[in-house]
Amino acid sequence: MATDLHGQLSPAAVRVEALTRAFNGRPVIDKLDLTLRPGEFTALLGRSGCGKSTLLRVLAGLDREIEGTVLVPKKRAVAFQSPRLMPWKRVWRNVLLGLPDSPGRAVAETALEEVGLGDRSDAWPKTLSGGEAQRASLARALVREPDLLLLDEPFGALDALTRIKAQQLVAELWQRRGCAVLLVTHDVEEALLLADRALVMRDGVIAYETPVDLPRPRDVGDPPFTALRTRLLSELGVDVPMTAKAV
Ligand SMILES: Nc1ncnc2c1ncn2[C@@H]1O[C@H](COP(=O)(O)OP(=O)(O)OP(=O)(O)O)[C@@H](O)[C@H]1O
Repeated sequence: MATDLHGQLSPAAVRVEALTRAFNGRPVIDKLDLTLRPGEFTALLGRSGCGKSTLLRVLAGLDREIEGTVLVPKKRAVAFQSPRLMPWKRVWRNVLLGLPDSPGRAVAETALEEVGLGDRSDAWPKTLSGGEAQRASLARALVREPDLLLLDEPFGALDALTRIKAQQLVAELWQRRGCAVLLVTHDVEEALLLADRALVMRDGVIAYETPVDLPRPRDVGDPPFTALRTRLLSELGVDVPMTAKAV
């Protein structure tokens, strides 16, 4: 069973020890250890099927069929690749969905303002664009005032421009809110643009990690950025071919 021991975590926001999760006898997570610091932005990379979403679901408390120790803050929120809005509820009601003591419409509207959707509070989900729906899903996470924000490929379904805007929004929200963020992504550049630390999951554990010690805002053309990207890609089993240098 996952354990919520808010207040006993300091100085870590998340502490995972010897976590194992098996499906049909096959361990997908295999004695994994992980610590996230409060306020830290961490990106989790790994090849498809390596267990990233499984780990995120455990941290979110959505999967308790586990062995090992999982200490997470009580106040945590999750946003998925699909915004998962209820089509029969207006946007502001979606934002408050699942909260035990509904804090009232004004709270939903403040969160919607924060993600730039202040004027769509009364809209039906089907009238939102993909990017707007994803922002509504972020607002739903924010009203929980999370100490830990779990993001599972939240930008994966967005077109390139909307994706850049959504990434910028998440960076702003993180800086303003100061919560720990764990972002699951396939995109090495996204990880390096946003995170303080990048982790690579392989064979059921965190097989590689690196600090992303680059000044913000980051420049994908910076040599240290490129060096980190090459290193992470190689950890993911992708060897970047040598390109001809401009002369
Ligand atoms: N409920 C389940 N029942 C059986 N197997 C599962 C279940 N959930 C996940 N798995 C298996 O666990 C492995 C890890 O899945 P997971 O979704 O965590 O990978 P992932 O790294 O997030 O992949 P992707 O990057 O493709 O989203 C996969 O082999 C998957 O088939």
